[in-house]
Amino acid sequence: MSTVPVNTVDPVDMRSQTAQLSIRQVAKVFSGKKDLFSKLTGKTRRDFVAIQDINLDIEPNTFVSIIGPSGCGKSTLLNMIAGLSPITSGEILLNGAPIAGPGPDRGMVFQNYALMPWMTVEENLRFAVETVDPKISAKKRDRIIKEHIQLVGLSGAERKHPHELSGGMRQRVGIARALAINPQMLLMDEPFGALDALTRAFLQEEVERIWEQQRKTVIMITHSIEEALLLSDRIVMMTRGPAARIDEILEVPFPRPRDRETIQQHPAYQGLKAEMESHLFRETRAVEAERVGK
Ligand SMILES: Nc1ncnc2c1ncn2[C@@H]1O[C@H](COP(=O)(O)OP(=O)(O)OP(=O)(O)O)[C@@H](O)[C@H]1O
Repeated sequence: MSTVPVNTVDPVDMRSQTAQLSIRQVAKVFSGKKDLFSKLTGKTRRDFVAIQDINLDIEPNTFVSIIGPSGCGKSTLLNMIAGLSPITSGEILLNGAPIAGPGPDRGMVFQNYALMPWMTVEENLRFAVETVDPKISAKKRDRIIKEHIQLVGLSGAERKHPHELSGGMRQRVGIARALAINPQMLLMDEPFGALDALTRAFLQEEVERIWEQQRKTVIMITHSIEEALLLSDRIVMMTRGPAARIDEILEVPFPRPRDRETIQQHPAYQGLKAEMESHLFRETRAVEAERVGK
């Protein structure tokens, strides 16, 4: 009798085979030898291991949030994925190829918007689109700019400069600019961190609406449990540093499209929220205890 081969592939390995982004044993050490402190004092600071043993696979079209205590290394990790900061050890693969620097396959959204202040909304987008594709036709370029200004609800503000816009509107420009280059992946570093609570809530829902339309892979750093639960498919919880690592990854089962009220009625909502709160309290309490020498 012939036997049917048993599929022995572990579900985790299955995920790694379909991953768009694979983070393998990544560590980041900031060298203490060449900083200003050592130049001024002649004393050598010790190397600082910010993050260590980071392993994470991210599949296409998923929204992943990274949460963890302040200073644990979230931005450090995102900057390495963006190619803005070199990896000390391990590797980060995008579609199987190691990341060697920044590229148009990854669009960045920053907390402080990082817009060109002397350019209008339209010019900020045009600059990004033309930088990525210098040979683009004017017709195609203008169509892309118009579509993305509409997408983020900024029609009518095309000729305004950043200083004439509210924080929420500036971040809409930041998001439109990142998407206008048609990246495979959006990297967002606390994109709503500088906004007031109401604008923040409003923009979170806008991001959910845009995500439903585009379903691009997103990696977002946040300090907000509610924000992570509203937007994410998976939530990566990091431990405190130094040598911060991934403690746990939560799967968020809420159906999409989502809104704040509906997800709060979901049977899993309170449990996930409590788990995140307890993780963050535990890690932050430990940071404080270490700081005061307890
Ligand atoms: N260029 C650098 N040189 C030395 N140490 C650094 C450098 N950049 C970051 N660090 C240190 O690495 C650790 C992680 O910093 P990082 O900004 O990635 O944390 P974070 O989790 O994003 O913080 P936050 O939540 O406060 O934004 C911190 O202890 C920080 O002081």
